[in-house]
Parts: sequence; structure tokens; C-alpha cells
Amino acid sequence: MKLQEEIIKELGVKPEIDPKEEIRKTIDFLKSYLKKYPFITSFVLGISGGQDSSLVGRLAQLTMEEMRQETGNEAYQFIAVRLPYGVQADEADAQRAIEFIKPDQSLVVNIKAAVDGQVAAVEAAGVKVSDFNKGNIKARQRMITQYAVAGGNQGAVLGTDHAAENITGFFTKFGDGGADLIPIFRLNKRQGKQLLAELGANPAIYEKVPTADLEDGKPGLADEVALGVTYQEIDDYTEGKVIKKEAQEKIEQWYLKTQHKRHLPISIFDDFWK
Ligand SMILES: Nc1ncnc2c1ncn2[C@@H]1O[C@H](COP(=O)(O)OP(=O)(O)OC[C@H]2O[C@@H]([n+]3cccc(C(=O)O)c3)[C@H](O)[C@@H]2O)[C@@H](O)[C@H]1O
Ligand SMILES: Nc1ncnc2c1ncn2[C@@H]1O[C@H](COP(=O)(O)OP(=O)(O)OP(=O)(O)O)[C@@H](O)[C@H]1O
Ligand SMILES: [Mg+2]
Repeated sequence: MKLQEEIIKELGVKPEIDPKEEIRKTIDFLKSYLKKYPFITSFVLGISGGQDSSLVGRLAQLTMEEMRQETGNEAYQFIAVRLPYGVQADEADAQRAIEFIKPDQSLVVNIKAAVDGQVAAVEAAGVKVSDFNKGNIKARQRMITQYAVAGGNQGAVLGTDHAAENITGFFTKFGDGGADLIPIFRLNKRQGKQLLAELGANPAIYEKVPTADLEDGKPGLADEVALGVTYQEIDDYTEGKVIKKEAQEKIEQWYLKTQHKRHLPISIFDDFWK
């Protein structure tokens, strides 16, 4: 099988989707998980103001509303967590996302003291921490925080991993890659936008330039610049289309280099827990 076909099969991407159907499928997936494990009563997710956490956050909120209605159990709650490092330059975008999600609960945990403390401790041991490496520490600190919130709320941590990010391994291993359930795994970036439009999101939410925003020295660095390939090219590739040779090579290089990262969290395609 051609590598492109193998990757598409592994990621489970469809060339075309019905957004309504995918919304239903995602909510049903999350609900069936909660029904299987009734001691989990909350979902926890960091909200950055970007596309992916806006989508997963809203889907999680809708899931909890349906769970409360069906069971009468008010303990079912979605907890949105703002996780700025100091003051977030695009805080207004994060607030716009919170307004769209309408989470049952919304918390703010500033990760700066923890990240700076961790960097200082490692450097005191003689290991220089680059700005890039510190960026991954930020992502892992966000993971630690989300698990702390889940731990205090009988919760599970959601992740925003999706096909257009998973394919290039563009996430921090055990950072934003560390989660319990990844509800939009199988969708590419443009399909995520279709779901947000169907959910009535302000287009500014899904037109925002995707950024990991992890490096102090490169604020708001666009994913597409960091990757050297566009989401349009990645999305086309995951839909089985023929794309420019250089872009194809770049995507496949990223895929092969990051194979070690594609493990663990439970997706809609896992059935061992059913
Ligand atoms: N072949 C291999 N087999 C087993 N393990 C391997 C390995 N190669 C590296 N490793 C391990 O993996 C580590 C490197 O992986 P990792 O720490 O993830 O670091 P790395 O992949 O180098 O960097 C993460 C990338 O993801 C981007 N990111 C992160 C977070 C969020 C977003 C976003 O879009 O929001 C993007 C970030 O900007 C950066 O470009 C190494 O330190 C090593 O421990
Ligand atoms: N500043 C932040 N505050 C809270 N959570 C964050 C923050 N930065 C990153 N995260 C978490 O890490 C995840 C990965 O970041 P990523 O940039 O891939 O997603 P996004 O910001 O939601 O969307 P986009 O990729 O379009 O920027 C986010 O979905 C979110 O859960
Ligand atoms: Mg982002």
C-alpha cells in the first residue's frame, strides 16, 4: 500500500464529511464512555482561544448537557481551564472561545510560576533549557494542571489531537499529547472548521491563524511556518488528493520522524473498553 493510503487508514479520515453526523458521533462517543464509567462525572480541557479547543470544548459542554438531561445527575460538568503563561497576548480570543463554549465551570490557572520553577531547577543541575525546550515544558505543565483538576473532580482530561496535527506529530509528547480521550481524532483541520460552523461559532474562531504559541522568543508563531507546509496541503493529503511533491515529502518526513508519538489516548476507533 502507498504510504499516503496507509496514513489515511491509520488516521481514519474521510474525504468528505457530514458535519451534523460527526457532531452527533462525537457526542455519542463521549456519552457512551461516561455511561461505561459512571465514576467519571467531569471532562476537563484547556481553552487557548484556538480552533481545536473551541471545538472540543463546545462538544464536551453539549455532551454534559445531554448527560444531565438524561440522567438527572447534576454532577456531570464540563470544566474549561484557561492556562496562560503570565499574561496571554491573545486573551481576548480565549474569552471569545469561552463565550462560545458556555462551559459549566471555568477556571484560570497561571502556569508561569511552575514553568519558571521547573526551568530554574533543571538549569541549576547544569542542563541549559532552550526556548524551544521550555515551550514543551509549558505544554507539559498544562497537562499536569488539567490532570490535577480532573483528579479533584472525578474527571477525565480531553485532548484536541486531530488528523492534521497527528500526521506531523505537531504536539508535545505527554504534553498536549497527554489526554484520556481525543474526541476529534479522525477529522482534519478544515473538517473541524465545518463542525464549528455547524455549531454556530463566530467565524473569527475558526479563521484564527493556528499557533502553538509556546516560545517566548517567537510569540504566536504560525503552525504552518513552523511546519513548512500548509494546513490546506495537509488536509488535501489526508483526503487522498494529489499535492505538490515537496509538500508531500515534507508531510511524510514529519510523519515518519514522529511515529514514536502516536500512542495511548483512547479514540473513537478503540473498542477494547466497550
Ligand atoms: N525516535 C524516537 N523514539 C522515541 N522517543 C523519541 C524519539 N525521538 C524523540 N523522542 C522523544 O521525544 C522527545 C521529543 O518530543 P517532544 O518533547 O514532543 O518535542 P518535539 O517533537 O521536538 O517538539 C514538539 C513540537 O510540537 C509543537 N507543538 C507542541 C505543543 C503544541 C502544539 C500545538 O500545535 O499547539 C505544537 C512544538 O511547537 C514543537 O514543534 C525527545 O526529547 C525524546 O524524549
Ligand atoms: N494558553 C493556553 N491555555 C489553555 N490551554 C491551552 C493553551 N495553549 C494550548 N492549550 C491546550 O493545548 C491544546 C493544543 O494546542 P493547539 O494550538 O493545537 O490547539 P488550539 O490552540 O485549540 O487550536 P489551534 O491549533 O488552531 O491553535 C489546546 O487545544 C488546548 O487544550
Ligand atoms: Mg493554538
